[in-house]
Amino acid sequence: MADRLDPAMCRVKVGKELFTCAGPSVVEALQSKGFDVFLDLKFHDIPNTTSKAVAAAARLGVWMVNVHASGGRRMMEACREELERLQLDRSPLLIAVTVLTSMSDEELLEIGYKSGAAEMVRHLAALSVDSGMDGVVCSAQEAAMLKQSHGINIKLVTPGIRPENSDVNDQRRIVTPAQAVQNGSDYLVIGRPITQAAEPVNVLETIIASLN
Ligand SMILES: O=C(O)c1cc(=O)[nH]c(=O)n1[C@@H]1O[C@H](COP(=O)(O)O)[C@@H](O)[C@H]1O
Repeated sequence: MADRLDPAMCRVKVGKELFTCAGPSVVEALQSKGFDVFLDLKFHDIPNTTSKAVAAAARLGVWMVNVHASGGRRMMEACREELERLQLDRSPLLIAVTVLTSMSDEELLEIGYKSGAAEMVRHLAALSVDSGMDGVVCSAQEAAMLKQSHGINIKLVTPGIRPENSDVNDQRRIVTPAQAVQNGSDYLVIGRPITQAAEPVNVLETIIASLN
């Protein structure tokens, strides 16, 4: 896939599946091809463990790294402090996942949340910004609301992107690429609609054209 894509067209994301198979060397290989890498390992642990994992990611030179906002304020603050201690020329964007885009309101109630996705995302995004995060992962359905409250203080990373008529798969809170940008998304995360396509580069080009 990396051989077919051009770093001028997109950044790339390395998630749990690829990282567990291939480890840090795949990150280094992608970077040596000129790609900015989003290391999507969604760290969620006690403050010490999470912040040390974020520091390890930063030392790999990744462009973006994420943790779960539900790890709490102390965990997120520890991650920010650990990054500052490293004093890197280029620190990764530190992003907190609010509510997974695969979760519906009904599923959130089932696991004991007292409100639906929009309210939980609003709450966790405010906590994330206050705890030193550069931005959050959310659905583009919540993007306009968050841009209105936080403006330039929040970067919005939005998975659950589905072009018109494409498979929803396991996602629940989906938005089309053009609508996501219109809602204020800064970075669209698009997996299967591109990776599972017969002609991934064509699909990516069509998506980019739809944004212009
Ligand atoms: O942090 C993420 O990247 C993430 C958060 C989230 O709430 N939802 C979500 O789908 N993701 C990731 O974004 C990607 C979406 O992939 P597709 O559903 O194939 O487009 C997957 O790699 C997920 O792990």
